[in-house]
Amino acid sequence: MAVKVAVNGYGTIGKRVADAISLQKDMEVVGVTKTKPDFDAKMAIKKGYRLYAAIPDRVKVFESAGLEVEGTIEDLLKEVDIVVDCSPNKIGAENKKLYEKLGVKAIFQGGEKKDVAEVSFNAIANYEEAVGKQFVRVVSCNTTGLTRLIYTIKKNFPIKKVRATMIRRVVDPKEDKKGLVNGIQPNPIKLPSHHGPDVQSILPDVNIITAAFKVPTTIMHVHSVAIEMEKDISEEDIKSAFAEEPRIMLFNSEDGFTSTAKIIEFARDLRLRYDLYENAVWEDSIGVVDGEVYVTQAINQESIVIPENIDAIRAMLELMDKEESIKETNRTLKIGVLD
Ligand SMILES: NC(=O)C1=CN([C@@H]2O[C@H](COP(=O)(O)OP(=O)(O)OC[C@H]3O[C@@H](n4cnc5c(N)ncnc54)[C@H](O)[C@@H]3O)[C@@H](O)[C@H]2O)C=CC1
Ligand SMILES: O=C(OP(=O)(O)O)[C@H](O)COP(=O)(O)O
Repeated sequence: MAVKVAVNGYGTIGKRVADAISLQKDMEVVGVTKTKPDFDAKMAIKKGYRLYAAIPDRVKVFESAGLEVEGTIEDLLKEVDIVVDCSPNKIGAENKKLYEKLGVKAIFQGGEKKDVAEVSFNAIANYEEAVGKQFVRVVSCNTTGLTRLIYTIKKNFPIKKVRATMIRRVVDPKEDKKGLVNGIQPNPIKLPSHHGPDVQSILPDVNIITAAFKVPTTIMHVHSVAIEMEKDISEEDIKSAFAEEPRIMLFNSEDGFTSTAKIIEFARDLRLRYDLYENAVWEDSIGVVDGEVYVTQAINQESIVIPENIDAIRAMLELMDKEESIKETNRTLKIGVLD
């Protein structure tokens, strides 16, 4: 029988998590929540999701707008085995009080602090640590991208230290309330950015320092990564390690992939909503100089954490082991598949 899942916060991440759950045989979306009766709420109902009010006293607001909700978040939580909290940064920690009260397992997103959960999660790096847990945090999009890349190298070849610079998209495409029209913003000004310590919440033995800058673009982040290796390594070693990991996709500038705009154009042809769940690694950026590996990758922030949320559900509810879950998530989301 399929396990029952609630999605609390049907926004950028929440709607994608709900759609990805709907593709799995072993889980079902019981309901999703919204705070207001906007177009997203109407679309959720149109797509067949049962809608609940994320904030109990907003039920009347939905009703006045002619949108019928099935109840409140509390009603929804009573029907499910697990909730995927996709509410805005720091709100998940507030929502946790309700999950604790009702004894519901919960997955939080990367906008929450590490201590919101027992485990910070990345499927290929530490699936087993989430098995049976009550609270798990799927780390942020940049941290997910970095962790996958570092783990894929590290599991084959010992590494000494990582230094990464992230060029961050300023906001998501739907955002019209904030942005950066002109300028490049060090974010944060003082190093390190949160991504290094967040990678260490999954891979504690990795020596990593990260810097991040916001730029006026909405579609992807870009990472320039330098990894000092313990032993000699060749470009071919790195390319083969990446080629074997389905959650990493290789792109070549010779094929016309000259920027994130071209990668997203490719994803528009490939996927629903141009979601690219894989790290987009420029194959021809991979270089080794004096024992140090250099690589550049791009990350579609809206979609990279979606497969991790599906695998986290399976780990926490002990539905499948690591290999089986990742394989099934990859199959259903067509990860690593080009047709
Ligand atoms: N958008 C991105 O690029 C990524 C976001 N994340 C993380 O995912 C989480 C969600 O972010 P987004 O989907 O981008 O935000 P969003 O703003 O697109 O969606 C959040 C949704 O939660 C709803 N909400 C507001 N208050 C709520 C409450 N008290 N309880 C339940 N829902 C509530 C909002 O109405 C909205 O529908 C954050 O922790 C964020 O850091 C992680 C990876 C990438
Ligand atoms: O997880 C993300 O970024 P992060 O890995 O830099 O924290 C998402 O792009 C959300 O970032 P935002 O907090 O700038 O909206």
